[in-house]
Amino acid sequence: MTVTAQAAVTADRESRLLASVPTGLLINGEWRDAASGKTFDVEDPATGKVLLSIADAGAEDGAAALDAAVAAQESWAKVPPRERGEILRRAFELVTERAEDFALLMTMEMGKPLAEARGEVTYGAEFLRWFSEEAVRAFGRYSVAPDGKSRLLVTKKPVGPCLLITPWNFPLAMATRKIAPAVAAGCTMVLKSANLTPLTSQLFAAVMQEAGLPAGVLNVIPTSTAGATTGPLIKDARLRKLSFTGSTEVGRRLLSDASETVLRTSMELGGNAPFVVFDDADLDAAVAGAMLAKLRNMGEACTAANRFIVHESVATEFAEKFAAKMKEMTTARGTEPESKVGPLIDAKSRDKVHELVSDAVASGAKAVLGGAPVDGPGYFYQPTILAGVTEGTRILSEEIFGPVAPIITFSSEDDAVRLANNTEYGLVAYVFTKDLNRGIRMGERLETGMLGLNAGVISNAAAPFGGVKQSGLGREGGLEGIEEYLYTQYIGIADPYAG
Ligand SMILES: NC(=O)c1ccc[n+]([C@@H]2O[C@H](COP(=O)([O-])OP(=O)(O)OC[C@H]3O[C@@H](n4cnc5c(N)ncnc54)[C@H](O)[C@@H]3O)[C@@H](O)[C@H]2O)c1
Ligand SMILES: O=CCCC(=O)O
Repeated sequence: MTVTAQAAVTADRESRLLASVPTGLLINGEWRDAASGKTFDVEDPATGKVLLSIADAGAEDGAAALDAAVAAQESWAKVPPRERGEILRRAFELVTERAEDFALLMTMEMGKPLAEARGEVTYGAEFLRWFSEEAVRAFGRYSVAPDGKSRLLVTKKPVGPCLLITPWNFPLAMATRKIAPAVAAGCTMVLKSANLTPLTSQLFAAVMQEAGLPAGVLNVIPTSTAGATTGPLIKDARLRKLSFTGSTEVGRRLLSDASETVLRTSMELGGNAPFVVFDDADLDAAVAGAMLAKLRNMGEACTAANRFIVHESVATEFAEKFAAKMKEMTTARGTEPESKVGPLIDAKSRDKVHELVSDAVASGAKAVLGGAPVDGPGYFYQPTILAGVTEGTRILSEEIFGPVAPIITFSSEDDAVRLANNTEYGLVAYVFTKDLNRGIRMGERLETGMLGLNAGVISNAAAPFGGVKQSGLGREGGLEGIEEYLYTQYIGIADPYAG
């Protein structure tokens, strides 16, 4: 087949896929237009072209979505856990069957290379399978009170209607990581997807309907006016839970709003991951880990290694080996077979990345590789390595969210710990060493919710994902994930032997 014929087949497949994506709001089981009749455009970050226009929810639609979630809550909580689990299991199978559609749609709206988008489909679907199994395990307990006179019955109940707010960087996985445990626990939901990448959530919501989720359990309100549309919901006493994934800046604001009704919250916020390489590390393994920790999702991940803290005796060799691997990474639209690094999400993000790089270079760092935006359409940035970055440089304290690796050196373990912990964030850290005792010590001394020991990616539906400090509150995935959507009720029972 000629290149032109292949391009025509790809374009045709993309148009057919877009035509299958619902463009309305999902409220009480029906797809409908926004009350205002307004729509907003979703763009392809590789070309800047509009992919689709979808309904733009306003406050009135938000209220209707919450009404539907509130109305469905009582009956949904009574659905047997096994049935809720089976809906999730069917959804897992449907997403897996349509993996290529989900992958292509994510690549089109978010930009990540197709191979990575396929990886996200597997990761995102796994939350559906994991929580299909957890749905039947929300156990309580029964015990005899210490004085023997009464009985203590402890049960778990769904928290009630939830507002779920997701970011643009993992359009499927960030939604399934919230929706699956909420469904398993028996909660109803309003999902506010990211305005930059709402299409995957639209398709996923249609799959949940097909899997048998009753009307009103999942309501979806994409919007270009996030604050105005969700603000009233957060202050509505009928809402019982806010689960937010996004920046620390927005999370802080939402926490403040949530305090008005003492709303229960989960906050999965920003990161500033240190990637520590000791002098005894296997440098090839460290470079392989660095490639994953830095370039997964073009560096647009909360888990992305943001600061490479490398022992001074191996820093030059590490930088050279890292640069050699980075050089092989071709930037291209994610649908192109050669693409290893897709575009950043928008011009604003690309400009911010370049601002941080320029500031580091002006402060004395050297660009061993890259250091500039890629000319032409789309928001591409060159894979970049900065050596000789010094403490106090802005790039070490802000999330880069791009394919840029700043390297700073250390001389002792204490020094590495001090540099790694010198941030308001505490999501994840990566440590490369052959000394297991040192690895364990680092785990104990680093102030993070997660640690990758000789591993550059550790996200797993079966593990508790989440941070400390200003990286957030709560955990998603693992045994802990469902607890975010359950509350504990204690029933005290009088002595069954008394009179
Ligand atoms: N810890 C995690 O699990 C995790 C996962 C993914 C992304 N993130 C973080 O998310 C950020 C990138 O995502 P982003 O740019 O979409 O973040 P963002 O905070 O700008 O937006 C996140 C979501 O919040 C919405 N939003 C923005 N302002 C709002 C408001 N006033 N009221 C209600 N909703 C509002 C957005 O529309 C989007 O849906 C990074 O900081 C990244 O580290 C964290
Ligand atoms: O962006 C943060 C989420 C990344 C992940 O779940 O691995």
